[in-house]
Amino acid sequence: MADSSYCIKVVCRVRPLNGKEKAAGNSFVVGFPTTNVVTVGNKTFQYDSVLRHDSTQEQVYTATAQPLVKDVLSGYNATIFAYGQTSSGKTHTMEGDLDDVNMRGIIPRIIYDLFDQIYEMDSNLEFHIKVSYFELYMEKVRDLLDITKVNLPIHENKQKVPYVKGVTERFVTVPEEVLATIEEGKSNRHVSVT
Ligand SMILES: Nc1ncnc2c1ncn2[C@@H]1O[C@H](COP(=O)(O)OP(=O)(O)OP(=O)(O)O)[C@@H](O)[C@H]1O
Repeated sequence: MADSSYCIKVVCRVRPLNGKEKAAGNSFVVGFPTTNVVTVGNKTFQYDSVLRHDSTQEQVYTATAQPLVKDVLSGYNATIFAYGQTSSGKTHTMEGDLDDVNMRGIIPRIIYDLFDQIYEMDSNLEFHIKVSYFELYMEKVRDLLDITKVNLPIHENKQKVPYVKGVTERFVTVPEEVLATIEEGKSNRHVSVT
């Protein structure tokens, strides 16, 4: 991040017990002694920050991705990825419910924020926004917007920024076009797990 001394931030989001876990009689065993520490039993884990099980989608966005939108518009690159075991809440966090404003996850919130900030900028500036959507499956890059493109190569440009050669790039002008592109690509995903 541009305004921070760290390039990488690690945030831990804890999800509440789901119905199955409650039905099985499990109890919630995660503790939050400070804003950046979680405990599980006698084990302690420290992060840059911790989002409790009762955090809203908005709070998650504000604490993680929102500052990056400004950085990106200032010319920096940013990557956000979710890591966790199956059913830990990656899709809920990153995507959420696209049709419910309160339940939207990080990706749709970034999209709307990005466009909002661009609309507020100098109208003499011209922006071109392109979207790609691909998955890594069995070590191969598959283009989710053109399923005939499988095993695409990853290269670096002169600035050492990696890119997927030949991947489909869609020009988009409004947030809804990005969401429609996500919906289109999702139906081509090889596996529902991420
Ligand atoms: N913070 C949360 N609050 C409420 N429900 C949640 C939360 N996180 C996840 N869930 C619910 O738990 C279930 C599993 O979450 P999700 O599908 O996001 O997991 P995942 O990590 O993407 O799993 P997979 O790797 O299997 O795709 C979903 O029904 C989701 O709505």
